[in-house]
Amino acid sequence: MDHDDAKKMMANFIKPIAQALKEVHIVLKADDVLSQISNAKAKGETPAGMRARAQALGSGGQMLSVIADLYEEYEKGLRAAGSLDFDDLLGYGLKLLRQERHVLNSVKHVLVDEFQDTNTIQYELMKLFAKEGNVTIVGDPDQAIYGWRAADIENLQHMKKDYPNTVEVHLEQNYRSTGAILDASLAIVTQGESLQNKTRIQKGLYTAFGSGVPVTLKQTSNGFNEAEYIADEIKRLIAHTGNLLTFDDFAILRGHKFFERLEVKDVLGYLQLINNPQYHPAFVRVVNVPKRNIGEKTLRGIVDRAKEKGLSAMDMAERIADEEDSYYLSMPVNSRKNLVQFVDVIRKLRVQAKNGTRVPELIESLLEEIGYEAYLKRTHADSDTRWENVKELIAYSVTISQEQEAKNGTSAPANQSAAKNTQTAENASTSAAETNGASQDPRGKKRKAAGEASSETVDLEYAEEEETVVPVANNPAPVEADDSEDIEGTPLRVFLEASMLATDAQAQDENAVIPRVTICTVHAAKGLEWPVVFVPAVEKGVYPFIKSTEEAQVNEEMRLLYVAMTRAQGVLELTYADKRMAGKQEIPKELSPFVSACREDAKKTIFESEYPVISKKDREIIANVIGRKPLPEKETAEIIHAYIVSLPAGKRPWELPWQSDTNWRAGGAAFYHNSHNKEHRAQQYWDSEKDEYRLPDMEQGSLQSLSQTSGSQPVSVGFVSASQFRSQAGVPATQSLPSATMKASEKMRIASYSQPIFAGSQRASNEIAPQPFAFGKPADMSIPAANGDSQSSFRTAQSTQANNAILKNIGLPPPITALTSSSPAHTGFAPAGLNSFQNFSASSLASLKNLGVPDVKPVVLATPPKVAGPRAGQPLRRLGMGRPAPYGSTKPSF
Ligand SMILES: Nc1ncnc2c1ncn2[C@@H]1O[C@H](COP(=O)(O)OP(=O)(O)OP(=O)(O)O)[C@@H](O)[C@H]1O
Repeated sequence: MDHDDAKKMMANFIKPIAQALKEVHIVLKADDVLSQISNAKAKGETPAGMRARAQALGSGGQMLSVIADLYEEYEKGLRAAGSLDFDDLLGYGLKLLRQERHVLNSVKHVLVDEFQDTNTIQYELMKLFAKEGNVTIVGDPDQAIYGWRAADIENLQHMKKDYPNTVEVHLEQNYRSTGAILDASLAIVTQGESLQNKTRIQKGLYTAFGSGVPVTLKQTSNGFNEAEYIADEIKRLIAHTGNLLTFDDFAILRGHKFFERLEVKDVLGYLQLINNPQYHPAFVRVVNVPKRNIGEKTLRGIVDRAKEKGLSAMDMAERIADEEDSYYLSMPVNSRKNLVQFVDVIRKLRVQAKNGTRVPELIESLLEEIGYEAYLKRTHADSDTRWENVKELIAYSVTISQEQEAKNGTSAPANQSAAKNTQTAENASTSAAETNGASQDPRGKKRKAAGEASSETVDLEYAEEEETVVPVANNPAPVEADDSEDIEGTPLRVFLEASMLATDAQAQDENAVIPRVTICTVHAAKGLEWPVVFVPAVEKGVYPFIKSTEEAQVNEEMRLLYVAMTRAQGVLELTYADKRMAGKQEIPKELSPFVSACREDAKKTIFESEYPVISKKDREIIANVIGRKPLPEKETAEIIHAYIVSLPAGKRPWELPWQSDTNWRAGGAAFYHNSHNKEHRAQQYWDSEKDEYRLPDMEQGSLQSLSQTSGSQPVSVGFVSASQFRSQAGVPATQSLPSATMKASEKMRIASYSQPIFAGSQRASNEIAPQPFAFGKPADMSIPAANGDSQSSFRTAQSTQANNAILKNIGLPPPITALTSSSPAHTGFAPAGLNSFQNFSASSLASLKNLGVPDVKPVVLATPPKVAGPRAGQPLRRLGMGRPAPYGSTKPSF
């Protein structure tokens, strides 16, 4: 018996007892009961076993006891129908094989893959097949993410006990990912050792690919900026790999589904119907939400009648409600009354939509009219989470409305809508997926798209769709209604267009293979791989999911993050936001404890807070990992250049500072988060032949330092070659470096490093607006003239916090060696490779940590510091990339 039939049968069992249950505040849904029965069957639990478990729970076992009764009835029902359900196939298979053991003699060898996801019955089955010596299992305990489906991670332990002579082979060489990705992924699951996950089976991972691009952990101010960041990053990475990658090579992995959630689809269904009464799937979806006692027979009658008269189902419903069609006479009184109410709601909201009501208000009105929150509470045990999702949809509509209003009411065509420009992850998902119902997965398999529903089909039931790799716009609804010109350009229409619920059939060629970014849940991504993976919303409440509170559940959520991260081959970026919209409000968010704990404990840097600059070596590693050949460097340089000059002037939203970001609020001054400028700088000094970003004239060892005195406090900011630095090292910390002899053009360039900082720090007092940094045209750069010369920027660096920020801003790499003089008032620090000398107050060392500079090691200045500088003939380290020492190329000792 398939699931739908089982569900109908269960619904019939529940119906006669529903009222009695309601009186004791129990609401049971057929799906929930079946899921509990399925879990019990997977463990081999009988109705009697379940009843005993319920009794053991005392008064708390009341609901379970009812489910045990339903389980028994369900089993009788199946037997009466001569049927088995899916779980029975395993259970009865096991029974049968136990009775007919002789058939097992023909089994020579047994191989079980994905063993970590096996349940109890499957394990018992394996035991029947397997004799000592003929069974091989393959599994990764760190990837066990199906506990909720009764998979039992303990089976791996059972295996060792039941087969004591088992030879355990750790497949620790990984052929998929770079060392940096493996290190970060392992850090997530191994941290559990000290936290929750005491039972983890020890294993390491290594790769011959080399470390590759560091893993990014990017913080953004809010969810929308996070989406902007990811969209920008995808374009940047394509350019910086010299078009080695296409959109197909990117995946954005979400912990949990959103647009496929039942409640989100319900609300969108209503909006679709309000927008376009002709849209049949929306009518069928919502006409009985909440339950209106419009039975299957009545509904089919309405639909057939509509077909007969050449009308849409909604039109027919309206005629029936208005008693303009005689069908109303054959309807049960209750159903008719409820249908009239439904029609009234749609009409009322349609008037509001036509009058230009904003979508957030429209949704709120809808929710109130239909009592949706109460309905969720009545019908779903997890109504809180579902209600949160509804609020998230409202939040999304707030943004779309704001963008539309910013456009002064001009209606945006579908392909240029505000939301499309915004490129949120969600609508990126829909654009990624719209392929007339089918899409190509990265391994070339055709996968049926979720939510595919033909308007020809008279589907009377809408269950939550099965997950597929590429979630699509649900039931892509033609946004244009035949007779709905009056709704054209309304906020509702713009919202639906923005949500990509519209499908431009003309633009869709079934056979066209358009490269597109994949967005899917981690569960759906299992077993797959992509050259670049983004994991957004790495936050508490998502990892672990807000509902996962038990230790085992938390561990499973940790493994879920591990699975997500290990899908990446060459580049992995995690993102999290400071705040996210919930309904119409922004609520603060925190980094996932899985990440914050392992980041703090890690002995080496496993996450970089900025996006990675891709070097020639990185390109080679990525190409090697994904088995492609990179373009010659000269062409790559041109692609990168073309990309950079195409960047819009000014900051992208995700680059702007935000109040709660302590890293960028050293000393109370809000500094510019300057990543694109960093990129510009890096590009400006990119030596494509040597594939290094370098400071001007560095190799010649010429001193490039700017120094000046402010009152009695000497302040130096600058760069010296290693030999120059060493020769300066013995001097007292208070002595500034001698002024540099620099070409004017170099001064300009150096000064322009700090210009954005200058602008940023001045911004607080509104003296100067930020200047965009123009690539490749130093002469065009306007140096603030406030202080009369090109060094003016450095004057603002008199505050130690500003100095810190400058160093961070220009991307000086860790490790940093802090130099302390005997006087605690003066300290300095110098990064390896790019040596810098800087006066610092002792307290500012603390703010270094705040700025995310790790490994601050104080050294008394009297001893000349051993600072690793560039060796003769060795290229300098790249600008802008605080990269840790290479790792991952050899087998680590675990
Ligand atoms: N011996 C090998 N030499 C080269 N490449 C290999 C080798 N084994 C596996 N690979 C490659 O490594 C990647 C991962 O392999 P595979 O999917 O078999 O691993 P897996 O253990 O099933 O991964 P997961 O369970 O994490 O999805 C694939 O791209 C595969 O082609």
